[in-house]
Amino acid sequence: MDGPERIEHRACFGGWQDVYRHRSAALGCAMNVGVYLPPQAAHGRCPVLYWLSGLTCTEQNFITKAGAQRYAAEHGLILVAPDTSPRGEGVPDDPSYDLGQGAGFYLDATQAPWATHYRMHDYVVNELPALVEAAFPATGARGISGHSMGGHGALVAALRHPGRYRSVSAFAPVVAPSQVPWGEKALGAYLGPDRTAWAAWDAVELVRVASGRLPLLVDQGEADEFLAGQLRPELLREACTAAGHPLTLRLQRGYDHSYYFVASFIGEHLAWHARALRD
Ligand SMILES: N[C@@H](CCC(=O)N[C@@H](CSC=O)C(=O)NCC(=O)O)C(=O)O
Repeated sequence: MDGPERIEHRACFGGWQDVYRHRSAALGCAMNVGVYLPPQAAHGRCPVLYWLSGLTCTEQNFITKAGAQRYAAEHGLILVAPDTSPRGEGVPDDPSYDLGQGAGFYLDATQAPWATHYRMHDYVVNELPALVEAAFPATGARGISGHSMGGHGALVAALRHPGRYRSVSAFAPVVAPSQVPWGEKALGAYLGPDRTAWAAWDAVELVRVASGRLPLLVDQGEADEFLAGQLRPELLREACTAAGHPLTLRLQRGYDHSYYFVASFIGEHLAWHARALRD
């Protein structure tokens, strides 16, 4: 990576769970990124799965809670898990947990004071893959996944850039930010009050106009405390049905919004990505 500093390095399932810190040009700040290198990366190139975490998370939540490394080692996948927003002195913030640092919403802000630093979409889809593919033994085959706000980010990245990702999945994603309180607050702040600008950052709206038809895998816990108020997977199902977009939406009885839910199904998601990424 550009000026990378390896700040964590731990043996994990025969590979290495590292954290790098680098200067991001897109975000105008230093960023932490978790990188899992499976054992296969020691002697060859591997596909990369990008993981986007949710509100209040850093790069640490996924790498310490999801248990994904075991499956990445099995399938020979590099896992890349960035922090969820720009951070640091000079980066605007908000006292609430769902705006500002830790809540970048994986979009490119257009409004003051956010527009200078809050460019997480550009970072995730452009800068980070370029850095990863230059610094690590990556094949160039990319998948993307995420949880909640990060599930929204993964769906939007894949739908906006047909061909850039070979696979996409999400856990409890915010599928229609234009229609729920988390999204209305964030999109209103980052993009301004004109809702026509919001459609480009809303998976339900993007499915309606998508030129590619990359299949979507979505898992959603039925006991998720945010299900009815913020997540509303039925809106994605309706949009996919209307557009003829392939969607596997699995409602999982008893599961809440936590990383216990993510950990329970991450193996199946990595198998889904591995199948698409090795072809
Ligand atoms: N009110 C809560 C909200 C924070 C929360 O639940 N964050 C989730 C993601 S929610 C959507 O993006 C999360 O992943 N938390 C981290 C974890 O390790 O579980 C609060 O402020 O606590």
